[in-house]
Amino acid sequence: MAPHEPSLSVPVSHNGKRRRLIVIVWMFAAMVVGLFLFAYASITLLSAGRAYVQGEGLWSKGQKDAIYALSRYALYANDADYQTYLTALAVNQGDRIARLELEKAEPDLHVAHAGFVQGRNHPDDIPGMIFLFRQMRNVPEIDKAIHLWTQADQHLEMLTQVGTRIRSIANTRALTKEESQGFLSQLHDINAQLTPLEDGFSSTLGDVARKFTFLILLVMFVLVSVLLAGAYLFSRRLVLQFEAVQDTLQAGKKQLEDVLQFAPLPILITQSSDESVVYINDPALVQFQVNRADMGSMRARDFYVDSADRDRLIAAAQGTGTVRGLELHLKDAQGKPFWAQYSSQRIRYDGQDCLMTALVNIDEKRRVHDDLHYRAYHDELTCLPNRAMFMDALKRTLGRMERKNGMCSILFIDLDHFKAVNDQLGHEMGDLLLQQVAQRIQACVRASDLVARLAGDEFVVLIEEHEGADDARGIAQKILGALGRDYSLSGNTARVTASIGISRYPHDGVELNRLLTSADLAMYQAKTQGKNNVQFYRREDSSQLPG
Ligand SMILES: Nc1nc2c(ncn2[C@@H]2O[C@H](COP(=O)(O)OP(=O)(O)OP(=O)(O)O)[C@@H](O)[C@H]2O)c(=O)[nH]1
Repeated sequence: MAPHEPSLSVPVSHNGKRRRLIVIVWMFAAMVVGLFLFAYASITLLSAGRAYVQGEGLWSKGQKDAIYALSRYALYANDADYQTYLTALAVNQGDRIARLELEKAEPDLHVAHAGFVQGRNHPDDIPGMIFLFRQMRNVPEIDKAIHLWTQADQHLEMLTQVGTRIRSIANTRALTKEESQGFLSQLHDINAQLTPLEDGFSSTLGDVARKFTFLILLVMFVLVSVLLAGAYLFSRRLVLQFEAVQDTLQAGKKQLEDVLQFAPLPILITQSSDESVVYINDPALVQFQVNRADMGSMRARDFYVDSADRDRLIAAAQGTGTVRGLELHLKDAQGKPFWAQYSSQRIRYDGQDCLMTALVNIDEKRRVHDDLHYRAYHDELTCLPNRAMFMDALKRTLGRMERKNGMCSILFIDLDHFKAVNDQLGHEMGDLLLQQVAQRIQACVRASDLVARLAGDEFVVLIEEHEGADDARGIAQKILGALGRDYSLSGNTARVTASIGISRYPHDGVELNRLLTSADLAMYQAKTQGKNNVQFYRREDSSQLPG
């Protein structure tokens, strides 16, 4: 928008609005990040639970393998079976090391990690398992599972003791059949006691997983609902605000149109992009001779007589956004031209960049002005240029002659005995004669030469670009001849002659008043020489000037 461009919108604090928008966007961003973190933590917890269930499987397998290998060892005393027993038991012992460490107030997490690795748990799962053990201990099901695990470890301790006893006997001698049966029976008992504990551990973890899944879904549901509700409220508010702004704009537009409609001046609004007319009031319809129904097809450019005027207006409007009092030549839809004084202002109208223009038809003003101008520079009786215009023209001509070293002459013409015509035929006839004199003089010179009436029966001719004194004399003689013929004045016949004085530029001077006075003096000489003749200015004529 241009610096001074007014807008048909409600005044609002853009800074405050922007700040509020930023707060809302960040609020939503924080909720989305929170949702993501919650989902991450939930997935971590669930996968830790899954890792424990998997670990329990490995633990059970280790325990079962250990009892099987130890049972074989008790029967056959094969050393390989004992090694298999130790290897299988190491899995359970690793988990036990981890559990014991994690139950400490300040556990060494490296020790716990190493224990879980020994328990054949996947290294990627171990951080989650440690987290679940330490942070979720106060969840009853987790506590119960750890309790079952502790109980299982106690039975494992018994298994270890049985293994140690079998080994110490087998190292010294062969076990008796009764001893073997006794050990097998103990091992069977241990296995039987461990199996429900393992099942309990698994089902407890299953309960936890289901509970967690439910809780996670619930929390997710609540968070997503809050997010959706917030998004809905925010969107609704935006829509309401947008509608309020639209309503205000429409109301502003309507008010503006009402004001413009009753304005006494033709006013129209054009869209800057394509110059289409988007609003036109009744006085403008009349001025441009158009119908409101045709508004859609109107283009401002069609109203200019000269497209350069249009360019001038657009350039001025683009500069400051405001144009005042520009005079343009326009035409209406019928092609009739008229002069208008233009004032334009860039505005926002209906959300678009537009130009609002008020214009005044100044045809009458210009006509009066032209008339006054004409009167100021023309003689009313003969319609010839008057003294003022002659002096202006003489000034310009002398300037031009000076620039190009040219020549020009002034012929000062005064009628002889004109007073007698007035006296004998009346003033009106005298006027008629003066009009005919004007026409005859004009007929003797070129269109480019200037003929003027100075006053009364005094006329002047400004002759440009002639060959010299003979040329000027020739023209003067021609005028004498023309003026000396009879005049027919409404049934009367009159006869006058004229005396002509000539001054030449630059021969007789370069200053306009001096040149005119010199021509006047030469004319005076012609009068004194008996009238009806032509005289060139001579320097000695100046001595006759008063002073
Ligand atoms: N009808 C008419 N007479 C005018 C007008 N303006 C001036 N006169 C008369 O023109 C005459 C001009 O005076 P002069 O030049 O002294 O009269 P003149 O008889 O031509 O005298 P000379 O030039 O010495 O021959 C006066 O009688 C003026 O009243 C005019 O607009 N209409």
